[in-house]
Amino acid sequence: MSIFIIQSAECGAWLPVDAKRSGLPSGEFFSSVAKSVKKFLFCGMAAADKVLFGRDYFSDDVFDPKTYLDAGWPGCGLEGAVPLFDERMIQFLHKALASGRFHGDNFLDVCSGPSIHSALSASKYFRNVLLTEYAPQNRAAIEAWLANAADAHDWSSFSKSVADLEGKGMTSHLVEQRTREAIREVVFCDLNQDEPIDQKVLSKYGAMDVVYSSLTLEAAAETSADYSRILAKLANYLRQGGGLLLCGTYNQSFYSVGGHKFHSLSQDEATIRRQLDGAGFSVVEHLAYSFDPNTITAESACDLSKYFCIVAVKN
Ligand SMILES: C[S@@+](CC[C@H](N)C(=O)[O-])C[C@H]1O[C@@H](n2cnc3c(N)ncnc32)[C@H](O)[C@@H]1O
Repeated sequence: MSIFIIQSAECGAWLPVDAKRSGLPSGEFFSSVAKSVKKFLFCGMAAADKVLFGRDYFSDDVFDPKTYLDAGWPGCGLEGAVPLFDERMIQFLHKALASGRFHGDNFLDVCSGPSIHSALSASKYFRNVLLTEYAPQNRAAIEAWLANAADAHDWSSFSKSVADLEGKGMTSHLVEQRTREAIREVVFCDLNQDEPIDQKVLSKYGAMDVVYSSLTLEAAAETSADYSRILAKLANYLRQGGGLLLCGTYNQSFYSVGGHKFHSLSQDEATIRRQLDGAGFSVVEHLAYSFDPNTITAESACDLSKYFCIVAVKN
């Protein structure tokens, strides 16, 4: 008789156990199997509880673009959060860019994840839209959409929202066509490196007129000092008077994708405002949306108190 104990990736490979070949008396054999089962269960639980960060993002077993987008990007499993997040982000970008406050050729999204939502609006105002992303599978998901691949994510409900906001005969199809033409690059970005984006890429375009980032700084920064350093790097990409459009969370300590728990740096509004100030930004608009703490349960996919969108100008 063979019994196979499966161990999680954290703890090792398959462990075949055979009563006869083990050479153990049957009592000892079953006690050793019981120990292995206990270890397996413990390892499984530890793996499920592990808060993922950094290079953990490189595996599509843990951050799967399809799971992230199909779960109602980026809905977080909170009741009422899906229309709040996505509609607000689309409206926020449209309003901030249509205000005419920021002009120029260059728009940069750090880091886009598998999403092209920023480019749908930015492509109306900027000739060069640069998307960046840390995880290779997310860059591949964007490239698939650019190539009109059959398995690419369907962004038509978002391009329709953008077309409706723009009016004047715009259609979802025209918005998507314009977006594909404006996206110049989909490149690697690691916000914790001294040079997050390859300088050779950036030097083709010169200083950025607008830098946008959503739900990323809290995922990339392990500490408040890291968050401040990242803001300073974003300021470096911008020309003076250029705009930072920043969407993120207040007081969120984790978020989940497909049951995998990811690190999120929990900071309050006062701290983020101080960090923006320290990095040389003046906040000109601040929108915040609260969540009812009662909707957050043990099963929730995140634990934020507020979701914010900020428009800031580089001093
Ligand atoms: C919640 S997702 C947000 C993605 C996208 N901006 C959006 O709004 O859907 C968090 C993102 O942070 C990125 N990330 C994690 N660590 C990073 C790092 N060190 N540098 C840059 N991006 C990082 C991940 O690859 C992922 O795309």
